Amino acid sequence: MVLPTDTVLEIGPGTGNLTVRLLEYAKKVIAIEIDKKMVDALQNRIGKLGLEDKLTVIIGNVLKMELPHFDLCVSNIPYGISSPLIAKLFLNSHKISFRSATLLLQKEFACRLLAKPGESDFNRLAVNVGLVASVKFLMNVSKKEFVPCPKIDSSLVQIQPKLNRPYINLDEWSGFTRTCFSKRNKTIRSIFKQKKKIIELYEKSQSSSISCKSFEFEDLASDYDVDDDNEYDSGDLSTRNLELEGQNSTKILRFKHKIFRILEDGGFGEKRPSKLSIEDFLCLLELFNKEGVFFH
Ligand SMILES: C[S@@+](CC[C@H](N)C(=O)[O-])C[C@H]1O[C@@H](n2cnc3c(N)ncnc32)[C@H](O)[C@@H]1O
Repeated sequence: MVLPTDTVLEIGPGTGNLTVRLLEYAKKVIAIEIDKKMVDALQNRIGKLGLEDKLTVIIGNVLKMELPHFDLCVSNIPYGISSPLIAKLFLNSHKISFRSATLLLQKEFACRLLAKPGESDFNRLAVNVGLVASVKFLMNVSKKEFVPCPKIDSSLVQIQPKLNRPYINLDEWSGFTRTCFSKRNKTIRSIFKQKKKIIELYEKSQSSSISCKSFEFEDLASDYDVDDDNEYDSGDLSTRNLELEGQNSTKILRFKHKIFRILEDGGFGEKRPSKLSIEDFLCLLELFNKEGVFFH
């Protein structure tokens, strides 16, 4: 709910259909718009309504700027930037001071964001956002509601930052969830079975140190469904991987056994990423980190 004391951030106001409504309720609206022609039309329209004192327009790319302070974000965003924009709002800083973001999203993207552990379409996007925020479905909006009619349906969702968000290094979390969702429907054991993965983790674990800092966390959603399930397949090992393996074969073997011990002792070997809760992922990452296995 927009309160009369609220500063509302609107991303991509266009010519201001939503802005006009927001200005009715909010104390102030800050609109970020990339297209200068849209900004001229918006300012013209708001000026005619005598509401220009309540509106601040920032011209530019929302993904490339520091965001101003705001209480709520309410936006019909360009769907192409959904993932990096949500990352920017919720994952690039530990200090979040706004109450919620109510966003119109492409329906399929909203479904992925709303997927729950155990549902077949539970995915890396839902895990990464679910770590730091709660997502609520508000309503579907048919493409027929828009003129001209687009090809896709939309859904309105509200994303609220969690008050008790875990104090965790998000680069590490991102690397970990990327690994876990590299084969979404396989067991965790088979995901960690690939030689290439073991060597990569070995190298990262030699150089990594964990701290809880701010992040550039744009790659929020990608899952890679690789079907290479062969433990001994070294066909796609890079020269660097082969060099490392040559110099450290005993250490890498020990590292691999350590990974498998962590998985089996923790009871994770037989589980599938699409069935794990966020608490399960946090627990597994903690087990790995405690034993010196790192993902970034
Ligand atoms: C889907 S339209 C929404 C228009 C308007 N809010 C409405 O509801 O009619 C998205 C708007 O976002 C703007 N836009 C696209 N990419 C942007 C970016 N990276 N930063 C800021 N604005 C952007 C476009 O110019 C366009 O006006």
